[in-house]
Amino acid sequence: MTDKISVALRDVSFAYDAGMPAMHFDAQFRQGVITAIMGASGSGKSTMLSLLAGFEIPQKGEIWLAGEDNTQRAAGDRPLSMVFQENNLFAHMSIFKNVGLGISPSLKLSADEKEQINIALQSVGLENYGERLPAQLSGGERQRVALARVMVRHKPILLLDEAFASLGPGLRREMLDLVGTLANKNAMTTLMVTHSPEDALHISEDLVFLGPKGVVYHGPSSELAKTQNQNEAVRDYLIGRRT
Ligand SMILES: Nc1ncnc2c1ncn2[C@@H]1O[C@H](COP(=O)(O)OP(=O)(O)OP(=O)(O)O)[C@@H](O)[C@H]1O
Repeated sequence: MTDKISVALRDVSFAYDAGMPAMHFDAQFRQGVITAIMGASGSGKSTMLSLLAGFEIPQKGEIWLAGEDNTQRAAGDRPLSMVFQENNLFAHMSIFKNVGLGISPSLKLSADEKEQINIALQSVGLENYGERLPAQLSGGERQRVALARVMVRHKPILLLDEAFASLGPGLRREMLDLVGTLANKNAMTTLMVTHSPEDALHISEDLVFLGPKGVVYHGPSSELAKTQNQNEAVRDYLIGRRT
């Protein structure tokens, strides 16, 4: 993997309300690498992804994506796909259309694009599910549909916000492997918020660990498995002492 930077929050300050203390983020993410984002509850993991996705705008600092300053760019125009824990799909639309929305919001799809959707559904094992509604799928299947949509979008960056947290361990592992394959095949820079050290160790090369004042560790994910000289914040988190 290269050390080329694909995603960066440069000296970013953000507060949801004027009266609240600002959160600070300064981090760079390597292109084509899967990075786990961890930290205590409330440390700002989801906020970091929201700033990258453009759902929130920093009061100070810059957001860089795929080599360009995206700080003022609208969320829909940013070069990324995002998958949440749930509610990734429109309940009243078929699975086929839900994937199609990743290509065209108006669902005006060419024959070639329809073929792409079928291929994506096939590669997540849902080739016969296109006509169903999201409610007719299991939770794991719905997340597969969300990944099929990521595939047809062909964006260079993928953000996962606890995307598989509600799934059982076996299924979670399967989904992580699917993400790993997808990210490697397309050299996607992937940022994955997770509370699970096992998931982070399974799939990510890098780890960003957030403390109350921003990033307190950024390095190999193997830090999570260290038995000696482990980063203090990481160690406290792992032994359940919320910092
Ligand atoms: N929409 C919002 N309005 C006001 N404050 C918010 C909002 N969303 C989050 N916060 C606050 O911002 C801080 C960071 O929240 P965030 O959801 O980013 O943390 P997190 O690390 O993802 O937490 P968790 O692991 O519990 O999901 C918290 O103090 C939270 O209460």
